[in-house]
Amino acid sequence: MQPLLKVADLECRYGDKVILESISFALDEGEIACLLGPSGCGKTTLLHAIAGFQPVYRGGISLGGGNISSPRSTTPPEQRRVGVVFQDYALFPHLSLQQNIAFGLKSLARVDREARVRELLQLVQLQDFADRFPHQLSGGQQQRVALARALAPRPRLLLMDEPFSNLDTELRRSLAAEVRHILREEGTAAIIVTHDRSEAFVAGDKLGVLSGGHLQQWDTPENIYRHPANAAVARIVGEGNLLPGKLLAPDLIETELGRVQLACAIEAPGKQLQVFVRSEDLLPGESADAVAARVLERSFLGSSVLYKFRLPSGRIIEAALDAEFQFATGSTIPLRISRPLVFNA
Ligand SMILES: Nc1ncnc2c1ncn2[C@@H]1O[C@H](COP(=O)(O)OP(=O)(O)OP(=O)(O)O)[C@@H](O)[C@H]1O
Repeated sequence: MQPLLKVADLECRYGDKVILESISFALDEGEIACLLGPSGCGKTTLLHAIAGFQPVYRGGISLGGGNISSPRSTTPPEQRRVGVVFQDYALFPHLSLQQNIAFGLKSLARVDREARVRELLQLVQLQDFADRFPHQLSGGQQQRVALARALAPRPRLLLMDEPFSNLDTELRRSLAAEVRHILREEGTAAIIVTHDRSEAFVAGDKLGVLSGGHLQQWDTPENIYRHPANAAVARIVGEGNLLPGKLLAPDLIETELGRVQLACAIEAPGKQLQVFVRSEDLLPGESADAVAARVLERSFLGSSVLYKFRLPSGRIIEAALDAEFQFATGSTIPLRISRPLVFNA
């Protein structure tokens, strides 16, 4: 089966400045992908290239098997059947909720249009608000209307640019799960840009991690979390500490946080490596591999406590330890790495 969307060796520039380089990935029918990456890495530029707002310098984009963007030809945005939802909702303030949703359905007969609007109101659970105006809705409700309006003409692909960033954290996560459910119900493929990793984990079947204009990894959120392609990806998908490491034996690394045994052997003893240790992958307790870490700060987070430790090397690291451990500020405890992620330096 051919993918719905194929982005192949894409390069985009602003003037002489290369913004995206060698970007390749594919999205299947009905699949939801999240694009995650630091500010300025090119997420919006990639979305704009797929929507047809951004010219392509090299490579190409195809949708449903047909080319829509290449350096030589570009299908205009309105002919792509690609819907877009922006961060600021962009609802028409003078139109009621149902008029907003009906806006892109002018070509339908009145009875079909009304049926589709009713269906979408139900899908986003705003059937009791049909005659309200956008200013009479909460931020989360407005974003659901924006989603319904974009889905109304049945786009082949929906693009969402930071759709939850104006909402508070709690609402962001629940709305991310709700959007996933709504897209599933409609069977619509989507790409959602975000810089919140938990939103990306909740909403995406696939995750694309962008950094420095390159797609560093494209896989399921779980695979990326477990096996990040490099230290930059590890940092983007989880809190943690990056330390230099030296390979003492094929399965033994020396770090400022003690020696760590590896599950898989690496050849070339003496080699310099990078070791990324997630905040939750540190263990307190006596062990031959532990180092004496001094508690500088502790912040109670509920089920865990976030500690700031100073290592004997002077480096300051963070560890999220189970709340059952109660270490006082100023005390020194033995600390070691439980699960390291190891990368070439
Ligand atoms: N119109 C423009 N002209 C020149 N450079 C631009 C233009 N728009 C964006 N850029 C640059 O392109 C790079 C990528 O921008 P883009 O908006 O795609 O990043 P982003 O990952 O979406 O960032 P954010 O998360 O902050 O929205 C940035 O360095 C930005 O300064």
